[in-house]
Amino acid sequence: MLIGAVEAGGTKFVCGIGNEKGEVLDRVSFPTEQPEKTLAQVIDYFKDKPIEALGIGSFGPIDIDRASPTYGSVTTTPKPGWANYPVLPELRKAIGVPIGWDTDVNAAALGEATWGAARGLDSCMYYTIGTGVGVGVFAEGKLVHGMVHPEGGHVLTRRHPEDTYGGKCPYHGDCLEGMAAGPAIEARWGVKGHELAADHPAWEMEAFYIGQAISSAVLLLSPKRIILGGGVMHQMHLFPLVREQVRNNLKGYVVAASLESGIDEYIVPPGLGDNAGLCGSIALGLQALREAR
Ligand SMILES: Nc1ncnc2c1ncn2[C@@H]1O[C@H](COP(=O)(O)OP(=O)(O)OP(=O)(O)O)[C@@H](O)[C@H]1O
Ligand SMILES: [Zn+2]
Repeated sequence: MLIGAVEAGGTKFVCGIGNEKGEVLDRVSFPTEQPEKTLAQVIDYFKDKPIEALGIGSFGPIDIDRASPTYGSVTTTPKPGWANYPVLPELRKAIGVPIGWDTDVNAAALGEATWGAARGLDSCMYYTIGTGVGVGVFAEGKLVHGMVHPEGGHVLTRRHPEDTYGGKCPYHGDCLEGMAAGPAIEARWGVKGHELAADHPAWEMEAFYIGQAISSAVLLLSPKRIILGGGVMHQMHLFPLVREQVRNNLKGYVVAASLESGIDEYIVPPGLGDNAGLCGSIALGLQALREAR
């Protein structure tokens, strides 16, 4: 069974084909341009592919409320041409299979719960720390939707005592994304994250912010696993620093083996590696197919 997958990112779109085992069989990638041009490329890629369903994990914010007249649109992005653009309706006109639609991070959480680092668990959270910070939430066996969708990249943070940087988020300044995404690291230290040595103080500060957000997530949602992806998390030495911050913040109040001897298996990198996005979208496509049957 072939399932189509679209990873709709703000800088690039990745389209691919996979199967019900989460194996990626083909992929192409192109830069995100005006929506008409980019979606024409998506449609062109799938037009001769015998897919039974399609999943789209999109950059956001997006409308995922099926009862809304603007369901399937990107909502308030500053990206030229994309604000309020009806991505899903436009693709539906051209692609006649069930289509699953969710945020890129919700898709990644579903993919990790289906085939990756949270396989077999009925809850997990997926954080991406990249150009932005995004959070996907899978709880009690399904993706969390609410009034809109989780926006955990913009939670407010307590400032590190030695941090004088103002913050990069255009909305909130010093929210999590404003303090911890890749562009904030670059603005604070004057070089890109991958140029900073592993023992640079930047990483303790980075872990301080990520650890705060995760501590709040543990208290609020009690996810059974937390997966940290995105470009910044390629710095593997951040994982032990983040785990330490979480334990220091919680101070033994939440009693769980996952926060003690099991913490190395609790806060983890994506199990699906570079396929996390596409696999997530395949899982969304499979979900849409099940719902349509
Ligand atoms: N090895 C690395 N170490 C530290 N920072 C990195 C590394 N690789 C990428 N980054 C930073 O991560 C950011 C890019 O993130 P990513 O590679 O996840 O791309 P993206 O898909 O554009 O991000 P997003 O998921 O927010 O859309 C840049 O700010 C970059 O400086
Ligand atoms: Zn913000």
